[in-house]
Amino acid sequence: MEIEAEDFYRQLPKVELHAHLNGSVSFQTIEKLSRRKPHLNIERSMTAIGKGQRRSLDECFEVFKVIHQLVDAEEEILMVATDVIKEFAADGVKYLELRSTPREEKNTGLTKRLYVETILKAIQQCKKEEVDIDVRFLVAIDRRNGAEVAMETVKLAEEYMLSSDGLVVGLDLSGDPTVGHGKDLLPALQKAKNCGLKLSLHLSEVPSQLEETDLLLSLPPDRIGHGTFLHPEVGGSQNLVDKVVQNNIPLELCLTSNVKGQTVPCYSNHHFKYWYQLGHPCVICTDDKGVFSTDLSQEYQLAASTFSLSREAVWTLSQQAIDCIFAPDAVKQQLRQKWADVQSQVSE
Ligand SMILES: CC(C)=CCNc1ncnc2c1ncn2[C@@H]1O[C@H](COP(=O)(O)O)[C@@H](O)[C@H]1O
Repeated sequence: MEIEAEDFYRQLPKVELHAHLNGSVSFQTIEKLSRRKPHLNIERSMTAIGKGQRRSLDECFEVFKVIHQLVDAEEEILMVATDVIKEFAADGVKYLELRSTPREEKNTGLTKRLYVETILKAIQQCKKEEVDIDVRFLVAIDRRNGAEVAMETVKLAEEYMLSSDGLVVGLDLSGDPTVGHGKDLLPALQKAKNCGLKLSLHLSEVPSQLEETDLLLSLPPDRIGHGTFLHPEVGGSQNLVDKVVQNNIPLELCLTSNVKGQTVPCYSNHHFKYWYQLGHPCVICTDDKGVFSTDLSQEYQLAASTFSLSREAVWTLSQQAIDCIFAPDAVKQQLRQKWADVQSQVSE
């Protein structure tokens, strides 16, 4: 007998490669944080976008400002990172690459180093508690902060890549895509690549970034976040598509995020369809599971129902995501074994 859809997607072993820590905070954790800071008068609509709701990109970025007010001390970062890791594990995620922008908060004594170390501590604590998930960390550059901060962030990421026993694996470029230009960040990104950090770059998340995308693709990055406006049908170009395909750069695709943030008009128009039909590596991700009120099981289910994917195709999709992780090949082998074990249990 075929298992119920919800159980199938929950039990499906999954890889999450695009999760911003402060966008992934669940409602339950927001409630805990709000109780610590009642003066902020946090209401649900200030930190999450509910079912059927949509917001402009600007409004979405305002949400992060509210969450950052709630999460601005060491204890809070530890709580948020631990909760987020356990929630992903409960959702059947077996390998997670979390990303977050190191922040300094004078009022609470938070430094960028302490910020990174606290996230690494949360990862180690979960490991000690034998939470069934392998977690790695990408240090994020917020493009709003410009070239100098980007270079400092790369140095910090390099330092922790060398000292974190393999937990820090790469760098993320994110932040409001309408602010700043990637050309200013190119030296920092080039340096990151030269020192062995893997690069996941938000590219073409909004239209009008053709020139920037073309420039940053020359690095080339190891993965692309969103890539919503790369292909010619939506104002991109065949030249950009060719570069992505020739370099075999996987795309991290976040359906709910793009629809709720209104960069994609509806699920059936999502660019997953274009890239999946090309046979190009696509990884289904959540982006900000707290802000967009979703989880990875729901995202897989949504992709399957929108694009009529069979369960076998869904299984293949989740398995192929293993090829796109930034951790070393030995980890990929362990994950492939894990997938095989689950598959044999399911078919027994
Ligand atoms: C607004 C919207 C539609 C969001 C989805 N797309 C995104 N695009 C670019 N950067 C993002 C996105 N979601 C989260 N981020 C980045 O992640 C940060 C929050 O997580 P963190 O503080 O780095 O731990 C945000 O401030 C922003 O810099």
